[in-house]
Amino acid sequence: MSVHISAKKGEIAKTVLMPGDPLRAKYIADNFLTDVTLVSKTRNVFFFTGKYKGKEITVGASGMGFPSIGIYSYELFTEYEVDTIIRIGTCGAYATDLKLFDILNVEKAASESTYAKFAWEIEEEAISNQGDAFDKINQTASELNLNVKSTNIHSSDIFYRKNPTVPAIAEKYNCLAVEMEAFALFANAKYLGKNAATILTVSDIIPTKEEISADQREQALRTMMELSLETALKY
Ligand SMILES: O=P(O)(O)O[C@H]1O[C@H](CO)[C@@H](O)[C@H]1O
Ligand SMILES: O=c1cc[nH]c(=O)[nH]1
Repeated sequence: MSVHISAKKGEIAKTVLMPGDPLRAKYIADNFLTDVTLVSKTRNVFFFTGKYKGKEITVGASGMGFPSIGIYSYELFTEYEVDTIIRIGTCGAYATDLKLFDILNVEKAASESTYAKFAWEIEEEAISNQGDAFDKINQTASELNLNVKSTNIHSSDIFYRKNPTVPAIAEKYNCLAVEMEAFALFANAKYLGKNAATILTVSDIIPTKEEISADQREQALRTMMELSLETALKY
């Protein structure tokens, strides 16, 4: 048990898939895994361990934002000996060169956040994915004939803001999209010497206000889920 995860030692797999949304974690467990055990339900953030094509995998939610993924990923890496976390999230595109349903593999997450600096004395404002998960995702995508774009993204503390222009840090690092967790995940993995990657599906185009409807969302995210599961088989 850790402070925020009630699984026993040994009940969490070495590779964890981590959506923001607890219901997305349940969807993966219900639709893709066999021999599933609910190993933690602390705060209703469910973690499920099961098998995908015979390989043990855990799926559990990060919640939203740096504090939340910072806690869960740190406890998974340090108390459960997890080696690899692949975040599977949604993002908003800053420009119309990305389309709804596009899938991104994050190279670097740029942020105005002080999380990495004050947690680990990491001074960079753009932190790379860590270890070999990014390469394994691209390799898997090409085996599955999936079009996945490698790019920098903006990780932000802010979902709603007064000024609609693209934030300066996103311009500086050529970030095509925004989400709210990858920077803290990469910072934790960098400090701890672990693998971390982030796959994102574009759920909205910010300037045109187009978005994936609630009906489309479940099916739209299945491709990203399958990509992460097939990548996990490589560990
Ligand atoms: O779909 P998830 O993984 O939650 O990711 C995105 O969605 C949430 C905001 O709606 C933030 O957590 C953001 O990063
Ligand atoms: O963090 C996010 C996720 C989706 N769309 C946004 O605009 N921001």
